[in-house]
Amino acid sequence: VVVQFLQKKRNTKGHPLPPGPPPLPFVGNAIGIDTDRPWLTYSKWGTEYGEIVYSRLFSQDVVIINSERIARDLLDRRSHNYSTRPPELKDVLDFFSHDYSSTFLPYSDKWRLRYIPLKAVTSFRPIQMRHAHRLIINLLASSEVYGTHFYTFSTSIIMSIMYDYAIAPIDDTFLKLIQRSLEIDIKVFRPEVAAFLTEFPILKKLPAWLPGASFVRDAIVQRTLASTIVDMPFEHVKNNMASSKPAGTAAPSVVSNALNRMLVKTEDEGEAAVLEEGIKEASATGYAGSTTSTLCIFLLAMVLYPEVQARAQAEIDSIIGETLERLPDWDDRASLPYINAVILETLRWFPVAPLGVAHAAVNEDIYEGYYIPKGQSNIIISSYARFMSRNPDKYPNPSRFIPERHMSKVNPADISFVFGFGRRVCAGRHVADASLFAAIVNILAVFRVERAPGWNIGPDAEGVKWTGGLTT
Ligand code: HEM
Repeated sequence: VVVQFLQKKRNTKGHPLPPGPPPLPFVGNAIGIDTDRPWLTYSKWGTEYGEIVYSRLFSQDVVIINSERIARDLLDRRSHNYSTRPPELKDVLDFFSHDYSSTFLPYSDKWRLRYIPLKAVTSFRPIQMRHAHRLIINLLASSEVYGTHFYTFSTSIIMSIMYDYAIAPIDDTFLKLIQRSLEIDIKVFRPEVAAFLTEFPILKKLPAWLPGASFVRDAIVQRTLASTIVDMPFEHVKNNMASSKPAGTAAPSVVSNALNRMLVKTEDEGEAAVLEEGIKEASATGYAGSTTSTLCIFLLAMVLYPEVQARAQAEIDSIIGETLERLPDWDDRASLPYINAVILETLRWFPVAPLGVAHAAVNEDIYEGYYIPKGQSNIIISSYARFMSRNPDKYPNPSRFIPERHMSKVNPADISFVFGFGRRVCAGRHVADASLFAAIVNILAVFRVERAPGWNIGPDAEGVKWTGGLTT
């Protein structure tokens, strides 16, 4: 009855909303969501209600896409309508001083200026391999803090590529600032938080000392961090460019290249200032935590599937020899099909951005007879769902880690959906793929990963404690 009431009120042009769980008055479906693992709730709804599901978080519409087929139909084929972000995310961005990040900007000229897709260029490779070797050294020194080393590895690569900025091998202060900022981002930039803060704007005015107002404290911290994170590495590049002798010989980086292109493009000071601001903000968007999380998933798989690890190591040994006279390198990649399959399976097995970043519809739409609301509507892509990463037709026995499924020459299982869809597809996917190869092939060449005594996790990873958020 409530759903029908809502439909009538908003004029759905005679079309029903997609099916979904019955909402409660006022809160909608907010109460039923597992806050630590929201992707499990969404995929359960997918199993119950189908490939496209409608739910409501307070007054906000949430359309959950549970199948790759529908994601491609809407986000790829109708990308003119589905490439923006939900407007209420803007409130959260402003509150958490994160308005520089292109990831959450609406589809606009401002976003276009800031979207720098990092191509699969070979010039990044020596940087990635160097950092992979440093990762190995760090792991040898203190393997118990592998998460910190994965994070140092992923972020140092971005810092090198973007700014030619050298991070200290361990305990780098700047890296710690980014980590703190990322921890807050991951926690707050998701539809459930946005819906809550939009519904109760008064919450943003709570005094920071109040128990339970941790998000106000986070916002204060983030305000302090944001300017350092955006300005400091950018100034580093500009200083290097200014002090390089002869002029124009500063070490290349994505930012210095963009600034050089800008200097050629315009002599107008006003236009140059706008472009420079765009470059600065775009470069600060790249500190995604997803590579770190993916490496944690890889380690989990190696512990749970020793036979996969053994086969992967045998493949590496067959190329470089068992005596470790040399470590694997880029030229070996084409001869390591099983390693490549392990990387693909790691990305598929537990997608680390299981709900991606919410899209939104610019205009209302009708799809397969269903009404899709515009504007305040979150379009969530549930990559963990039954018809995406857990599709038993495409990936038989989907909860198991089986790299072999990616080795079929006839029908290799595509996993590109883990990087999102349409015009908002992940800008760093090629860099991520290469970083994963560099880290994974070196870890497997040097270490044997084993289950610690008393560690009791099943083959489907049941018993793992996940952390919820933008990435898990
Ligand atoms: C395994 C690693 C990674 C995964 C699984 C991943 C996944 C994703 C996903 C699902 C999205 C949302 C796409 C959409 O809205 O449809 C995204 C966006 C994005 N990713 Fe990644 N990502 C990874 C690594 C990276 C890295 C290393 C970088 C930076 C170099 C990066 C930069 C971005 C940016 C800038 C966006 C926002 C695009 C926009 O809307 O403007 N990602 N990523």
